[in-house]
Amino acid sequence: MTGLMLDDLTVGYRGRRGRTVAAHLSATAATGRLTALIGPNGAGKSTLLRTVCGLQPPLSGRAMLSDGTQITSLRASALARRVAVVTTDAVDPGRLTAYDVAALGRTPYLSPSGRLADHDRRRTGEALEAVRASHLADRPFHDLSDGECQRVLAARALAQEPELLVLDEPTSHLDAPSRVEFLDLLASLAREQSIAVLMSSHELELVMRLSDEVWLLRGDGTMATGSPAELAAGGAVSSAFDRGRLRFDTEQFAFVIDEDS
Ligand SMILES: Nc1ncnc2c1ncn2[C@@H]1O[C@H](COP(=O)(O)OP(=O)(O)OP(=O)(O)O)[C@@H](O)[C@H]1O
Repeated sequence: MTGLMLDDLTVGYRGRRGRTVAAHLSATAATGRLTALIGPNGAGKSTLLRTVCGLQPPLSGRAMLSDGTQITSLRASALARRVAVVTTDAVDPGRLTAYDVAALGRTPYLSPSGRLADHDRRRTGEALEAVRASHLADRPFHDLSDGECQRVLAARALAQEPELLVLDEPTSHLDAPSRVEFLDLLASLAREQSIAVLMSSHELELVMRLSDEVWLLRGDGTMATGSPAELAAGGAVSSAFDRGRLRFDTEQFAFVIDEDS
C-alpha cells in the first residue's frame, strides 16, 4: 500500500540553462491519503510534480509506484493506466459535454475503434458520481463553473482508474467555499478509491487543515515531510513561510500579523 515513493530523487533541468531544483528527496505519498506539496514560489513544486508524472526525467534517483516500478520506465499507455494528472492548463472542450470529458479518461483502455464499451460507460458514470457531478453529465463542459469543471476533470482522472492521482494547484481558480469542498473531496476520494493523491497548493491554511500528509519543499532544494501537526510543531512551516510580522500560527493553523511591539 505504498502509493508513490521517492528514493533519493533529484529533480531539475539539464542542458545549458540546466539546474538542480531539489535534491536527494526521499518520501512516500501513501495509498488512501491526501498528500499536499507546498513551498514558496520557485521552490520546485511543478518540477517535482512533472517528474513524478513521468513528464520530465529525474536528474538522478527514482520515483516508484507501489510495486517498485519506476515511473520513467513506463510507456505512455501503461503510464496512463496507473498515473492520472490534473493540471491548471486550460481545457478546450469544443462541444463536449461533461460526460464526454470524463469519458476521455477511458482512452488508455479503449480498443483501436475508440468506442466506449459498456464497462467504460459504467466506469465513467461511477467516476462522475464519485466527484458528485452526475447531475452535470449532459451539460456542455464550457458552460460549467470553475468548481464544476474541476470536479469533472477529477472524474476524467478517476475514469483512468489510476493508483496515483497528481494535481497541480487544483484550487487556484476556485472561490473559498469551493476550495474547502474540493480538498475535502480529494481526501475522501483517496480513502474511498484507495489511491494515492498528491497535489501542489499555495493554500497553506487549508492544506494544514485538510491534508493527511505534507511535503514541504524549501527554497534551498530540500524537503520536509510529515503530518501537518508534525511539520507545524517542528518549525518547518514557520521557517519556510514566516516573513517580517507575518507569521504562521502553529496552533490556529493560520497566518497572523504580529502587532508592533
Ligand atoms: N524549463 C526550465 N528550465 C530551467 N529552469 C526552469 C525551467 N522551468 C522552471 N525552471 C526553474 O526551476 C525552479 C523551480 O520552478 P517551479 O516552477 O518548479 O517552482 P514552483 O515551486 O512550482 O513555483 P510556483 O510556486 O511559483 O509555481 C525555478 O527557479 C524556475 O525558474
